[in-house]
Amino acid sequence: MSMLTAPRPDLRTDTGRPPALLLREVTKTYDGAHHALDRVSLEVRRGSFLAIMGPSGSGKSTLLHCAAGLDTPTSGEVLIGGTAIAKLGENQRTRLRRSRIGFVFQSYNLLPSLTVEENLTLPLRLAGTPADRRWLLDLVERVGIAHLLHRRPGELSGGQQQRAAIARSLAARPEVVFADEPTGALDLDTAAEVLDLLRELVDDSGQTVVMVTHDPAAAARAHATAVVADGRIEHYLPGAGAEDLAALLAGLRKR
Ligand SMILES: Nc1ncnc2c1ncn2[C@@H]1O[C@H](COP(=O)(O)OP(=O)(O)OP(=O)(O)O)[C@@H](O)[C@H]1O
Repeated sequence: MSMLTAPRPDLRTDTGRPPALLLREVTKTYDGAHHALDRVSLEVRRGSFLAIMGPSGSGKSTLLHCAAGLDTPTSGEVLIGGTAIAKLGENQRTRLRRSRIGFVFQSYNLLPSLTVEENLTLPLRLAGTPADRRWLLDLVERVGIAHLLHRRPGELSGGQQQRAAIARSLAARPEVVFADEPTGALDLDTAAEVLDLLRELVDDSGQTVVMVTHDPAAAARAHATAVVADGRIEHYLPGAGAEDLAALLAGLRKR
């Protein structure tokens, strides 16, 4: 595949339902001048796995934060499952973040005083959403933490903690999971297992995952990679391999 593929949003849609995530011409300007994001448009269909890569300072975190409603674009529009975030009041936005968006962070962000099970169901309790027991049981089996539910995070390995965090992000069956360097703190083998898990959840359970990563091998596990440079999506690469991504990134860093 050519490394020079033009920036191109994923325009496949499924059965007329709105995409899991849609960005239209999203711009984020700091101090009225510097464009951290410059008219970024992106469509992520349901049941797909998108990686976001780019040199340091290119705008990846800003993109993720705007897409997840954690930050407000200066202009443009973000829709989660067809809902325009900007049109929501603060309370509705908080509700959307709790029930329709999942988050996975490099540092797991599990509460140390709660058991794994309590961590898992906390977002549901905060959102006032009744737990779907069957989904939760299936989820903990799939994620491989069913035997760890009564432990506290400090009693788990890094990989187990990230599995628990992934299960937590999916407890409310969100429209989209945003993962920020989910394997950044894990050794290579454990990272590969966690990426396999994310890919399985996408392929087998129809989840949608958007993952920021510096690691070309991690991005290669996604269906497509959006490469950000200077606040714009410069390349949209479906099915790119780790070596091609590494070469492309090295070229961008030298510019
Ligand atoms: N709160 C802020 N105020 C001013 N400028 C900011 C702010 N946050 C980010 N920026 C700037 O916006 C640009 C994009 O930053 P961003 O954090 O999105 O990059 P990144 O690709 O995630 O970088 P990294 O890989 O190093 O985390 C950078 O030039 C950064 O300095």
